[in-house]
Amino acid sequence: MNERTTAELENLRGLIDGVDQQLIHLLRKRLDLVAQVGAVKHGAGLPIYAPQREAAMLAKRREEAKKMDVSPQLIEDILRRLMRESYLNEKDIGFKQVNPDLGHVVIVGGSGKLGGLFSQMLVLSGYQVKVIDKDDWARADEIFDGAGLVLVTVPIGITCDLIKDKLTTLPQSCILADLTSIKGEPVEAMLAAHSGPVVGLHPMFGPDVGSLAKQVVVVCHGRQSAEYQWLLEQIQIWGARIVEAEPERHDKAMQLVQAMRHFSSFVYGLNLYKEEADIESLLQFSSPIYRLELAMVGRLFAQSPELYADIIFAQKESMQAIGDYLDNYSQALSLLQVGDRDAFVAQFKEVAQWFGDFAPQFQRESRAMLQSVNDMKTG
Ligand SMILES: C=C(O[C@@H]1C=C(C(=O)O)C=C[C@H]1O)C(=O)O
Repeated sequence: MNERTTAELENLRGLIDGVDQQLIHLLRKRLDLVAQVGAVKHGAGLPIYAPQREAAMLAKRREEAKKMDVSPQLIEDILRRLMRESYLNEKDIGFKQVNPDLGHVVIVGGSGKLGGLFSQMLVLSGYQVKVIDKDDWARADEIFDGAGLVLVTVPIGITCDLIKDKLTTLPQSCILADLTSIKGEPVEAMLAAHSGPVVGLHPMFGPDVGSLAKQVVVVCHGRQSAEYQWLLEQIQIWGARIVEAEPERHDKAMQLVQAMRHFSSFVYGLNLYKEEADIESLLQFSSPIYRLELAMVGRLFAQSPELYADIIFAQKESMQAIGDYLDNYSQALSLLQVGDRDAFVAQFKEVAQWFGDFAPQFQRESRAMLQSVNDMKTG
């Protein structure tokens, strides 16, 4: 059935269409300027992401919007979305090559998705990239000869053995680095296998990010950091933020940030399946937060089971963290079973106090996310 309308409404709609068309022209103009910025940055070797410029620009536009009785949040939302577009467009121009004298790069396991992303970023920065995969080891000597950087991106389960078995005769000055999501054992294995520069990296994002702008890469220093300083600079030029960490502290955090997070998403999906939930009708009844939760859980099952098994099984210690969760779940469930509402409320308050200022901060952040989830609804 057609939506009802009137002549007056149609007239106004025509005017709105005109404004929206002007917006497209303005967007084109902005994208062209951003492309010029990208070329200038490429030439000058400047990072794609400029947080101070963004903050200053947003503050000014918010002020100007207020004066014109336009919601400052509206202009901020629009500009943030436009800036995301800028990162994608700037990326296509390529990046300054920080270390033009480096020999070629070898990506071990380059057919993996994250290896592919790093390969693409390195190529966009002018490096020559060679890939070594399962079937190429017969040609290993030839591939590694003259390499300036070897980047290991194979599944966690085989990372350490591969390093020990296959990466012991790299050129002395070659940098050995890995992208594994645990850092203790791989960094140790690299230090033992190779006497030159060693660094452990953990990109805290999946291969489906369109740009590295604002993403985080954790760095665990191994040895001879001066030799791989350029690589950290290169990653920052791609727009990412470098966060330094001791391997132990990183691995401990991953028990919660990754193993426990993904395990509980897995169980959530498992439970929906066993309960024979009808996703279609759940979506019909879904509140924005539920939709977001389904998105978080559902996206897990669109990806590789092996990848998640690797992450969850990577550290024995994660079992403890996941077991603790089960205990806390049981204890909370028992409050429900005995009908102790007061104890639940008391416990809730205790946790809220512990979250402190983070709780309202997360509420603000999630509000913006929930609104965009709602915006995506159609029909
Ligand atoms: C266009 C630039 O690059 C990025 C994108 C911006 C934008 O789209 O306005 C602003 C700052 C940078 O993070 C720039 O540096 O000016």
